[in-house]
Amino acid sequence: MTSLPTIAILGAGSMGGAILSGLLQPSVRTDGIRVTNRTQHKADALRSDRVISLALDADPEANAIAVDGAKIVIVGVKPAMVADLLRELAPALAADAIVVSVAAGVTIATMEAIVPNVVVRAMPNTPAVVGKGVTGVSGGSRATDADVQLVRDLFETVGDVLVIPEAKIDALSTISGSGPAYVFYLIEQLTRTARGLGFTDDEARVMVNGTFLGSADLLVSSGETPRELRRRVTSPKGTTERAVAELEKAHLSDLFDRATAAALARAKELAAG
Ligand SMILES: NC(=O)C1=CN([C@@H]2O[C@H](COP(=O)(O)OP(=O)(O)OC[C@H]3O[C@@H](n4cnc5c(N)ncnc54)[C@H](O)[C@@H]3O)[C@@H](O)[C@H]2O)C=CC1
Ligand SMILES: O=C(O)[C@@H]1CCC=N1
Repeated sequence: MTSLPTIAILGAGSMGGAILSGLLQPSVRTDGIRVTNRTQHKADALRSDRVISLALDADPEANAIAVDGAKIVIVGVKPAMVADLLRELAPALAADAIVVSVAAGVTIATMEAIVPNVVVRAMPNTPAVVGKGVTGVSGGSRATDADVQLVRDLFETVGDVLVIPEAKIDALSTISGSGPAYVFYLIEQLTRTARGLGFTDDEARVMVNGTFLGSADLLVSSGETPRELRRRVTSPKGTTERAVAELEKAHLSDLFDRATAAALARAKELAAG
């Protein structure tokens, strides 16, 4: 049983909502959960007997109400909005509240310059919705080991956590933060190819989704390296060998280097504001 203090999630969209789903598991006890959104419609969908859910369009003070007495304040809005939101909220934050930002790019120094609180950066990913997320966590200059541990406990409700220096968090984001998009993109492409080979949507889904899920399970349960597992599929002089040769000709590994470099450059732009 994980026991957590009162938590406010400001901006419970894709990511904030995923974190909320972890907090709502029966194995997690909290002293209270408050969430905010821009619109009443979204706020209504998240409200329950365990969740106080407030909308800015119904109450412009929604964020200030949500953080009142909260020990952990998760900032889940878009990066460009983080500084303004923190400026607005600084007077309402409890002195012992830990501000946890999941925003891409926005640095701890930027946030520490706005609020006097402990600040922690976290970079989760969307498989958190099914409890299989990966989250990078970096403590700011005011964070104690106990503060970082508390944030770690929180994100462990939705998967694995890596505590890393802030200097590496944008890089982590290019792998695990954005990573689900790369995987889904590959799934989309292989599905399109299957359709082109004459399979129905349903058949393509069974083949492609089943192959990704089965391969991921095999990787985890066998404890083998992906290279070895790939070798076992690739019969010498067989069909896979020819297919992989085509992928190598397209320099797939260089493509990933370029894609992650582009994501890293964008994180620096977001940091600059
Ligand atoms: N989507 C992802 O996979 C990941 C996103 N992030 C970060 O999470 C943050 C949010 O991204 P998403 O969840 O994808 O966006 P989103 O658009 O799904 O969610 C943003 C939410 O903020 C709400 N909002 C807007 N202004 C607000 C305000 N002033 N006060 C309270 N709520 C407000 C919106 O109603 C919306 O529900 C970003 O900073 C992003 O960098 C981090 C890791 C992964
Ligand atoms: O695309 C983004 O900016 C966010 C950060 C990592 C995943 N989604």
